[in-house]
Order: sequence, then C-alpha cells, then structure tokens
Amino acid sequence: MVNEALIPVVVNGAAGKMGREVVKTVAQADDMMLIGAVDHNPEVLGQDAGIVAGCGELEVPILNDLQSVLVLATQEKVQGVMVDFTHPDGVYENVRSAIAYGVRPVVGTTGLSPEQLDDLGEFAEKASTGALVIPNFSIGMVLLQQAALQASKYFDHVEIIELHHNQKADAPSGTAIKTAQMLAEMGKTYNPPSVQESEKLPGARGSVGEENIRIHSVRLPGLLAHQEVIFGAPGQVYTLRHDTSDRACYMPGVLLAIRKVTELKSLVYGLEKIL
Ligand SMILES: NC(=O)C1=CN([C@@H]2O[C@H](COP(=O)(O)OP(=O)(O)OC[C@H]3O[C@@H](n4cnc5c(N)ncnc54)[C@H](OP(=O)(O)O)[C@@H]3O)[C@@H](O)[C@H]2O)C=CC1
Ligand SMILES: O=C(O)C1=N[C@H](C(=O)O)C[C@H](O)C1
Repeated sequence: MVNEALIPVVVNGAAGKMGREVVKTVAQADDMMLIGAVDHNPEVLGQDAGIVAGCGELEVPILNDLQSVLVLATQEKVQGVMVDFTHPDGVYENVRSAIAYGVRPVVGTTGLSPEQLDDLGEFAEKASTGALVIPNFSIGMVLLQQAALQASKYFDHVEIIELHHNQKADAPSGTAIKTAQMLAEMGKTYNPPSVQESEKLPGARGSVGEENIRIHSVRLPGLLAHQEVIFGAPGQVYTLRHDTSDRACYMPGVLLAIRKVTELKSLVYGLEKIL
C-alpha cells in the first residue's frame, strides 16, 4: 500500500556517481518514495536501483526509458519530482519531458545554455510547474558565492579557477559559470585591462564570458570538486576556496530542493534562492 503523503521521486542517471548517492538519500528520507530509476548505462539495466546504489533492494528496477517512468509518476496521487544527474547533452530534453508530464524537475546536471534555461523557464511558467536548476547543491558553495559578492564591492579584479576529477564532461563547471554570472549581476565592469596581452599558447588565460571574468578549468584524477575565486588589488590578494571530499555534501541540498520544488510554479535557478 503506497503512502499518499510521500513525495514520489524519479532519479534520472540513477547508476551514475551522483545518481547512486541520490537513490540512497531518497530511500532514507521519511517523506519521499523512490518510484522510478532511469539510466542508459547498459550494464545496469533491469537491476534494482538500491542494489546498484549499495543500500539494499528497493524493488525499483533501472530502466532506459524516461517517458515510461514519467507516465508511471503521473499515476501517483501526489505530483512527482524528477531528480536529474545525467549528462549535459541530454538534460534539456529530460527537463522538457518531465515538465510535459507534470513531473517537477530538480536538475543537478550542468551544461544548460542560457537560451535553454530561458526556454525551460518559459515552458515551466506556461505549464505552471515548479522546476529547480541547481548547479551546486553544497551549502559551502553558496557561502563562498555570497562572500564573493561581498568582496566584489571592493575589488575590481577577479578570476575563477575550478578544479574537478577527470571524468567530468563539461568545462567550465556549471558552478563557475553561475559564480561569474552572480558577480556580473553586481553591475560592475571587472578586470579593466592594464596591458595589451597576447596568448603564446591559445587558452593560456582561460575562458572569458560576457562578464569579462576569466575561468580556468583543471581536470585531474585525485580531485573531486573545488573552486577558487581570487580577487586582486594593489598590494593584496583575497582568495575564497571551497573543497569537496565526498558527494554526500550535496545531499542536504538535494533533499531541500525536492521538498521546495513542490511549492513552486515556475523555474528557479540556484540553491541560494531556496535557502
Ligand atoms: N549540481 C550539483 O551539485 C552537482 C552536479 N553534478 C553534475 O551532474 C552531472 C552528472 O554527474 P555524475 O553523476 O558525476 O556523472 P556520471 O557520469 O557518474 O553519471 C551520469 C549517469 O547518467 C547516465 N546518463 C547519461 N546521459 C543519460 C541520459 N540522457 N538518460 C539517462 N541516463 C543518462 C550515465 O550513463 P553512462 O555512464 O552510460 O553515460 C551515468 O550512469 C554532471 O553534469 C555534473 O556536472 C555533479 C555533482 C554535483
Ligand atoms: O561534475 C562534478 O563533479 C560537479 N559538477 C558541478 C558543476 O559543474 O559545477 C557541481 C560540482 O562542481 C561537481
């Protein structure tokens, strides 16, 4: 007998590094129920999501068909939530599908372009469906970003270095892009040029977006997820740094997002907006 008060949750990317952590976390939450698991890794298809995640059998097989799992979610009394930790190439379509079925997306997958985000925002608004896109679920990163906004009032020069494990598909990280956007929203022009520069090796000075803030991406085995925001001024450097050592650090944010998205009627971008 299904408890109707529980939030039905579908995990997309259930066999991945983040997906397995989310399966375990949802399985342990008193107010949630894992009702579906999706992944396209052929090695795990048909296997139980709980066994794959290492938390014991949950009687939820991993399927490679998001649509049919979303249909399943529509049959629940309580509106479902889809947590997506898949791949930058597929996330846009996944989110559109979830919204189309009235299943609220909580998106950890990075790599959505600004145009895709706008489009999903309009789609969610029209459908009156809550959606959350959260480039980083850790509280430490929100605090770092807040400190960076504070520092930006006093420093005109800033660059970002993000460092990740070498299995990461996208660069720069979603977190670094969001951090640069937040700094840009302060309405300042950063990094006024002090000299005519030339790159002797292309990319030596990192990538630079509209915000005129350079982002440098490091990928190495042994790293997990790390970010530095470095402010400079004559005679001083102010460095903010966040390090993760376990993906468990994202789980309180994921649980919060699953609960909050059920109260929303449109798309919200960033954990700081729901704290
Ligand atoms: N917001 C946050 O706080 C965080 C965000 N992330 C982001 O989450 C995403 C996933 O990261 P991570 O778990 O490390 O990656 P993994 O590669 O470990 O996991 C992704 C899983 O999803 C599967 N997959 C890929 N595309 C699809 C699809 N279209 N439909 C169904 N399954 C799919 C993959 O299968 P296969 O292996 O066969 O491709 C894999 O099993 C990345 O974008 C990453 O940047 C990561 C950590 C924290
Ligand atoms: O791929 C990862 O690992 C991470 N991806 C996210 C990003 O791109 O910002 C969040 C965190 O940095 C871990």
